[in-house]
Amino acid sequence: MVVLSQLALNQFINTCKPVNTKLFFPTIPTIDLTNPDAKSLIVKACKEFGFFKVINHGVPLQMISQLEDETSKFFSLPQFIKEAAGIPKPFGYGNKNIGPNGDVGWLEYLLLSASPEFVSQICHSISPEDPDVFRYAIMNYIAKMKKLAVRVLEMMAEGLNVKGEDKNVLKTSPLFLRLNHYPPKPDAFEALNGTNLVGFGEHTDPQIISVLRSNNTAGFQISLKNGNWVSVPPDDNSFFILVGDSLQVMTNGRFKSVKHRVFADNNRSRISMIFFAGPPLHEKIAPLPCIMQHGEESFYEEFTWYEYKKSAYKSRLSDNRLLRFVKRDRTR
Ligand SMILES: C=C1C[C@]23C[C@@]1(O)CC[C@H]2[C@@]12CC[C@H](O)[C@@](C)(C(=O)O1)[C@H]2[C@@H]3C(=O)O
Ligand SMILES: O=C(O)CCC(=O)C(=O)O
Ligand SMILES: [Fe+2]
Repeated sequence: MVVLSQLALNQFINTCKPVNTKLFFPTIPTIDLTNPDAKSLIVKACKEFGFFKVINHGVPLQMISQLEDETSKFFSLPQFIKEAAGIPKPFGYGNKNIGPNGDVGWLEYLLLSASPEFVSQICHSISPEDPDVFRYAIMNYIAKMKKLAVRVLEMMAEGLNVKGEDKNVLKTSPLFLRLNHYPPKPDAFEALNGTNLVGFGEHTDPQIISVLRSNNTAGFQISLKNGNWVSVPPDDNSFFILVGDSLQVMTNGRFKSVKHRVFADNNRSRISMIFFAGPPLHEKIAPLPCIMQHGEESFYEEFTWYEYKKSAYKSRLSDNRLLRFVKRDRTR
């Protein structure tokens, strides 16, 4: 990562708020995917937190650590090689700048579209002589994440009594993978007792669901319904599922998209790998008809993912991106 000027450090200091990082999240819903009650437990967790952890997920740990190793190798390459991936518009290598509207964080990242052509092209740009190791690790991981996302969505659908084709939401979906590296807090921050360094500022994910996995470094937090922030203990053998804004709309607000953020750790680097599954570009994002009760009205204006994304890319990270689509006189 590039060394920061005093000016850039001050910019980060301004974004930092002291918070009680000792607050752990003791009751994190943990869903064993092989448990016969998993479907209803998932629905409960999505209503309460928009967030849960999955175990017995069937993704080989060796495949996960292979991508983590390749990701660490990528982030330890010289800056000019990482930059060969191109600036994130939206896909590519980014360093501290998040999105197009001035958000910053103490991280660097590689944001990838899941298409094999795109991954191949970016791996060739980074490593023209030997693109295949990273490419295989990425493509294998994406294939597993897609399966896991579909499985979890099907369980959600069954838990909500959704029948038939409504379940098949990812068939033509845009899929992304984001690899994040949060270096430890720099020494300059040690002097500022109790000050957190924002790695990734608070936000909700716009997509249907996100599947997050990180190494064993703390820093990830979610916001509860009452607005309190709680730290989520890391677990490198499990995945965390996050409800995105689109799923909130598809369930007419029954599920809540979860606000989350990341703080840099004092001593250790955090590597996270997060897979996003969004709705098809030109599909209407609206409550699934079969979950609506008799006479129930949508809380949202109808819009397509294309329209939502267009407006999302004009927003700041912490903005409530659904607000402009909420019907006037509705509050969910
Ligand atoms: C500030 C921004 C970054 C973001 C696009 C946006 O304009 C608003 C949403 C942001 C977010 C959050 C979740 C994902 O990390 C992400 C890839 C996404 O789909 O929406 C990022 C976007 C980004 O980093 O480009
Ligand atoms: O790195 C993490 O743990 C979370 C990252 C995240 O929220 C994102 O990439 O949207
Ligand atoms: Fe996120």
